[in-house]
Amino acid sequence: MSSQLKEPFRYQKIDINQAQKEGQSKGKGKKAKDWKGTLLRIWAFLSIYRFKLFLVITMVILSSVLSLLGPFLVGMAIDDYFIAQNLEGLPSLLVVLGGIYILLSVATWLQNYWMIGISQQTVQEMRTTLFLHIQQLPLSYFDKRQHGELMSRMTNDMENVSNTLNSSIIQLLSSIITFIGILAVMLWLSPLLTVVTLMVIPLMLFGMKWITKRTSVFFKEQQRHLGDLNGYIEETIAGQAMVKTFSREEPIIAEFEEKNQKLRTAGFWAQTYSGFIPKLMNVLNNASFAVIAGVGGLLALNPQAGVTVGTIVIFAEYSRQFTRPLNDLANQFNTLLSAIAGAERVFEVIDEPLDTDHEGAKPMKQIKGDVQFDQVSFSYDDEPILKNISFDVKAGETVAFVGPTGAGKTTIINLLSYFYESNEGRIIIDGQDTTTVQKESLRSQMGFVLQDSFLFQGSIRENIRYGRLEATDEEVEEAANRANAHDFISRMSEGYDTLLKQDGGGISQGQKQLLSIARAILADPAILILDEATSSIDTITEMRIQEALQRLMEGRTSFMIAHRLNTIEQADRIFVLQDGQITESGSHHELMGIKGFYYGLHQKHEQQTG
Ligand SMILES: Nc1ncnc2c1ncn2[C@@H]1O[C@H](COP(=O)(O)OP(=O)(O)OP(=O)(O)O)[C@@H](O)[C@H]1O
Repeated sequence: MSSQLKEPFRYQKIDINQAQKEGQSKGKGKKAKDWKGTLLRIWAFLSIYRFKLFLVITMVILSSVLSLLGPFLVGMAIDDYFIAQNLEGLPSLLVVLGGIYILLSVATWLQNYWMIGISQQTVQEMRTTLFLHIQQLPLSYFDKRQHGELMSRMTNDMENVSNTLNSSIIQLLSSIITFIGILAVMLWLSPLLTVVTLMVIPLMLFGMKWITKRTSVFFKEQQRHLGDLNGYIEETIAGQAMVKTFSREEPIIAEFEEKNQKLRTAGFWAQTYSGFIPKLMNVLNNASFAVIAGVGGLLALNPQAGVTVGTIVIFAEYSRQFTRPLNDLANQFNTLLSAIAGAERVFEVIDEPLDTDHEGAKPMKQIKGDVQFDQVSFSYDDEPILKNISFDVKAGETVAFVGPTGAGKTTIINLLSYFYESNEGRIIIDGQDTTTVQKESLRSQMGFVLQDSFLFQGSIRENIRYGRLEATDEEVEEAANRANAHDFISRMSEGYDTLLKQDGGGISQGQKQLLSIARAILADPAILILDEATSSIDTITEMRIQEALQRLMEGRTSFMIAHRLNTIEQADRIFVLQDGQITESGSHHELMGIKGFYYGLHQKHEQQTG
């Protein structure tokens, strides 16, 4: 059976629909087609903290004004005290200057402190929206994606957004304010020298545009290759046993190296191009400095030009401060581009349609367990998988599906569990078309014992209780007892408190099955879905499992995908599925009588077991 079938996360207590709606109103609506759209969507998250942002902006304005005042006072000191050779009043000016720099430090510290708080909360909010969205995505979404790639969006991409929010917003604001402030003071002091200083700007903008056009392409490539590589690493680590069994280490390493190489190349060009920006700024900065000194010096020789030595010092300092905002912006561009690329990938997931219920769907009432498939057809992509499937199962019946691999057995179960929706026909439970009920309310009344039943990191007790969270310790132990799991649990050093590693590491395949049976017994579902394990389990454990399953199935409608004929024989009805169609149905004896596919299967089994 394919691994698409996963147990529903019925322990989820968060009101996902509500949280999701809130998240969407912040993150949705404006498709992240371009960087402006992406920034607007980030703003939708940020805007919750308007008051704190207002405080940050106030501090940024204050610190920008203070940093403008500093050079101005120094220029004044040169003209009024040093050149005029009159040092009276200089000490008080120095005290004022000292005060300005202390205040500047405090304002800068405060703006950073508040901004980091805002950005961390924003990123937390975005991460939650993304996680809740992922929880609500249909299984078909995960079929097409590597888990590691998705993880990379949750971690690396979010980290990029976080880094940028931490520093870039302040830089951006302070750059704009400083730029405007300096321009005003410079124009006031000497319009001519201001024009000279401004001459570098067109060169700067042209250079930056040329570079960033290239950098943004490589940053996007870098993020994409990083996600791809993470996905590959996750897959190969998860499949290590398989890799070793088939000695696939060499091709795996070769493919890894290819992906790693692609990441390196994209990273190299992204960094190389973006590294040009500060260098370009430096050159232009120095050029501007030299021009101001030269032109300013010439103007200072002419007393009518109104340019003093102090003015030249102020201009020289301002020209540095003036190109600094642009320089900072340029430096921030790396992180900004990488954050936009990251945010785009996050919003891409948030834009994926949810596994939502149909309009007007109602909660499913307590299920009795009648199940009817009425001319159901289904295809995953374009290829038809199930063709016109019809059957009627009464509450309490046990049915088994048999058939060659790829015939569509798992797909039937996937449709019944409402993990996928049929393209044609209806699935009716207790007389109710399942498309008219809420998926969660239906799944919560179904129990699953799967080959790859998921056990999470935690104690055995917690893992069994996952079936019904409010169950008492006694009920958990009673369920384990009925599932024939109590004995092996009691033999473990910590008993029910023994901690399991991720996905049941540390216990055997058979023990894993017993635990998932105990969990299903505790959940007490009306409809049961069983996917018998194919892996070989010793005879004693197998007997225990069979016995536990019989107990579990009592009084419930059970659907089995069975691989062992002796399990199938006990079913009330057997459906033979071939190429997406039911070709035979009936009890074991009836099917043996018609001497078709099932009979052949049985004969083959008899021959093998002698
Ligand atoms: N998520 C999917 N996307 C696309 N095709 C799929 C998907 N899952 C299964 N299929 C295809 O649908 C067909 C039926 O698969 P299904 O898993 O239902 O078969 P099965 O009878 O359960 O097989 P097995 O006994 O090997 O588990 C197969 O051809 C399979 O390749």
